[in-house]
Amino acid sequence: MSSKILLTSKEVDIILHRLACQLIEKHNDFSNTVLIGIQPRGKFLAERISTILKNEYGIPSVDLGFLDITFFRDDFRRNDKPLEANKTQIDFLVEDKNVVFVDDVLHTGRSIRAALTAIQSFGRPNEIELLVLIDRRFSRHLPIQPDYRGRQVDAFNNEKVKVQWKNEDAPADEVYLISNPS
Ligand SMILES: O=P(O)(O)OC[C@H]1O[C@H](OP(=O)(O)OP(=O)(O)O)[C@H](O)[C@@H]1O
Ligand SMILES: O=c1cc[nH]c(=O)[nH]1
Repeated sequence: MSSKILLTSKEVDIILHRLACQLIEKHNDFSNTVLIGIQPRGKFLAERISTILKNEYGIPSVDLGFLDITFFRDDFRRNDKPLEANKTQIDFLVEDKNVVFVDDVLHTGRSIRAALTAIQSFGRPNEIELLVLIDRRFSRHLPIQPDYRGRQVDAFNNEKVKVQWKNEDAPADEVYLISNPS
């Protein structure tokens, strides 16, 4: 296994601010818009964008939820090991709302396909858009494309893009391209 850095912490920061600005251009004060982070890793990105919207662009409260898609995936029965779901936490209805799905990586599109099914339990949105930090190009299995993308990446099938968010164990946000991940 080998890895190379695709985005540094500074580059991630610049991209997050750009994505926040693009959202504001379309959704203004977010009065009819909700952000839904796709569990598990879209949650961190959705939280970061929502903090930027609040602290740096004065948008006081953005409805923010987290959606688990584990049992909505079309391949969930193919697992050898029992699957563990993450938490869905959506404290509002999405009826007639403009929903923005947020995830760290878009690859085959199957996670987002599952999210489109899972969200139906929370109402009928006016529209659903997709924001991703990394768009893996030419790797889609389904006709799903992002409306907001941080960076487009070309990667081979034996490679994986990993988004590392800053936490107690990781000193900085970074995005890596990993070859032959285990
Ligand atoms: O477009 P897709 O092919 O669905 O891949 C994108 C998903 O993959 C990652 O999740 P996760 O690590 O749970 O999935 P993975 O095992 O496929 O990498 C990532 O956080 C996205 O949710
Ligand atoms: O490269 C990829 C593909 C799917 N999911 C990831 O997190 N990275």
